[in-house]
Amino acid sequence: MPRLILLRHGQSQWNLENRFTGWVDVDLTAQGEAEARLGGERIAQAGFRPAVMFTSVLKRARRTGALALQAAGLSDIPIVEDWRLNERHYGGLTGLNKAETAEKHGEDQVRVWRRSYDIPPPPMERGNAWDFAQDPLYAGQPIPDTESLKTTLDRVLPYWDASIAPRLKAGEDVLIVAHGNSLRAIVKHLFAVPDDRIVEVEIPTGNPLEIDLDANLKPTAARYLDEGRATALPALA
Ligand SMILES: O=C(O)[C@H](O)COP(=O)(O)O
Repeated sequence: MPRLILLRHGQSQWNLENRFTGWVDVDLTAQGEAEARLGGERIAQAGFRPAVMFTSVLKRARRTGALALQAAGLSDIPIVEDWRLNERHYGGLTGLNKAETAEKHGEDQVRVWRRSYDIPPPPMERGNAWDFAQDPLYAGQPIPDTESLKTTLDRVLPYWDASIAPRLKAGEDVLIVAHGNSLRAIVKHLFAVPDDRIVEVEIPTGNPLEIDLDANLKPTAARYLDEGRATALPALA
């Protein structure tokens, strides 16, 4: 039966600075690089040899993946990048400090923007310093100006169905290296987590999440490979 490993990128410079990041292409910190390597070592210890690694177009995920594969002795596997695995687009909050935004708008409002399922942050205005509309990375793509977790899932899911699920259904093991919210979207889908319960899922950085699947891609078991840094997982249906 296929095995899937989800790996959230290591600490980024804006994680460290506590800024809303979304699609801004910030790099890993030294700690983030170390987390990535450690994640790779855990993957090797688990005897996991994926047929392919999927990742986003953002360097904090791509570099986490490359560092983890190197540490696991798996640098030879194919890598597929796609923007549909990007972090959720943080709209007009992009670049702002999370604590300062909570002081300005209140903790409750910021919690809604960060963790409600279907309420997106205010849209990014065209011409904003972090506007990606003209970025050649996304040329010709229907990119959003803000996203909730729900609309993140709406763009992750067609990619999952078209590109990732067929590999798993063919019996291949797959590694996905992506972001807190694009991975929460995949977890929500796989475990059929109700809309109001996905808030409870917080995937730690650099801690590989192994999910064993049946032939219909329904999870039969799940565990974090670094048990000391594990967080709660949704129940198996
Ligand atoms: O984009 C970001 O700021 C982070 O990667 C995820 O942020 P969150 O914890 O607010 O969802």
